[in-house]
Amino acid sequence: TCAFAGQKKVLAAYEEAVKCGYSGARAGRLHTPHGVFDTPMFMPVGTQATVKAVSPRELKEMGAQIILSNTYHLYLRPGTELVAEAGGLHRFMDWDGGILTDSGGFQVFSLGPLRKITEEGAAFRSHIDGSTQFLSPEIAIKAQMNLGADIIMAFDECIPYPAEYQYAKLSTERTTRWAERSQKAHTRSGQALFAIVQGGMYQDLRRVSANDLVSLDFPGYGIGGLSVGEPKPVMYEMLEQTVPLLPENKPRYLMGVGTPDCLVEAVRYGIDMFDCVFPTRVARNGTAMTKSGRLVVKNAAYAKDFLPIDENCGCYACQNFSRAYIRHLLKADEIFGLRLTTIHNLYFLLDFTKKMRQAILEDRFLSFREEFLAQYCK
Ligand SMILES: CNc1nc2c(CCNCc3ccccc3)c3nc(N)[nH]c(=O)c3cc2[nH]1
Ligand SMILES: [Zn+2]
Repeated sequence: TCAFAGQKKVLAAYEEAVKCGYSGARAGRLHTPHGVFDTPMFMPVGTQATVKAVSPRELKEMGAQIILSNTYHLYLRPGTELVAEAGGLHRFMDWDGGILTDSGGFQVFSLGPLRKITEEGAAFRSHIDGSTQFLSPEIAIKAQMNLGADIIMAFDECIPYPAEYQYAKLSTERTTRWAERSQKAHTRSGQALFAIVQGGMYQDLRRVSANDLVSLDFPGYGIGGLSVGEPKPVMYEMLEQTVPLLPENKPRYLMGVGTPDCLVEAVRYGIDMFDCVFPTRVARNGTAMTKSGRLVVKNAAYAKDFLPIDENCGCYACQNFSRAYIRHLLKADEIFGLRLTTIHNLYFLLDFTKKMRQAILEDRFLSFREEFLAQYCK
């Protein structure tokens, strides 16, 4: 059905095609041992068992539901057995909401100078002390069971972009075998193991990867190998090929995405969960996210701007402080400046996904998307 049926203004033919594309957007609820959470959802990233510059209390206050942590980093330091002895990641970092850990697949390939990948797993040099390390599906799953996250990810290879068809094919087939090994190694009940769809930027490999992983029957699916430098239209095309093959009644997690425009497009294709280092990373160099795009609050233009970053924003920074004050702190290298921009950016994305959920529930998502993209891409 055309979700724009009953739309008052008559849209031009080409817009008609775009606007009446079937929307796969959905609002769901994700059940975990640490609570039931609303989707679509943005998950703040806390690489080393902390979301940089903000406390668990502030995360709770801004509406964070599930946060991410990283097996690769915690495996190298402080070690996942130590975290297990501390009572697990929730206890260690005092977070009683949901936690999802990535398997380390992506970090091995993107952080440490990669040594080599074999059927067994990936050998690499630690980015901390240069020591030779090794991760396999069995090691990555054991590490994640030690950490005790509510949702853990299968060990995979994130295929670099661009990649030859033959390499993408062999790597995707190996990731599927690694997913099966991850499943066999996963013996902790109450903890959900998600598989990760690969396939590079090749439609047929994406479909094979999705179908193979669906037949292995996982409780949820990550969509990997995207947001790795490919043009956005290519990412959307891979989503269009992949998402419809995944079970409607299971969550879909688009890994490493992203900016609000990507989020609203991905939700339209039926994605439920997102993670991205962007809001916390750009905050640290003084960039704030707004519905009209980025605002570099560190710029001289804001030296005497006594308005908040966004006067319609309900976050702690916008409710209490001006652009001039935050700019002053950033220029003076005051830690509080980083904290305020980080709080704003996380709040912005958390609130944005809440607004998308509301729009879906009120059956007005496509017009929400249209209005947002008109304003944001300006
Ligand atoms: C930015 N673009 C992007 N990110 C990707 C990731 C990592 C997602 N973020 C996880 C994280 C967790 C804690 C701290 C920091 C990051 C992927 N992870 C896996 N396992 N496989 C992927 O294909 C894959 C593809 C990605 N593309
Ligand atoms: Zn704000």
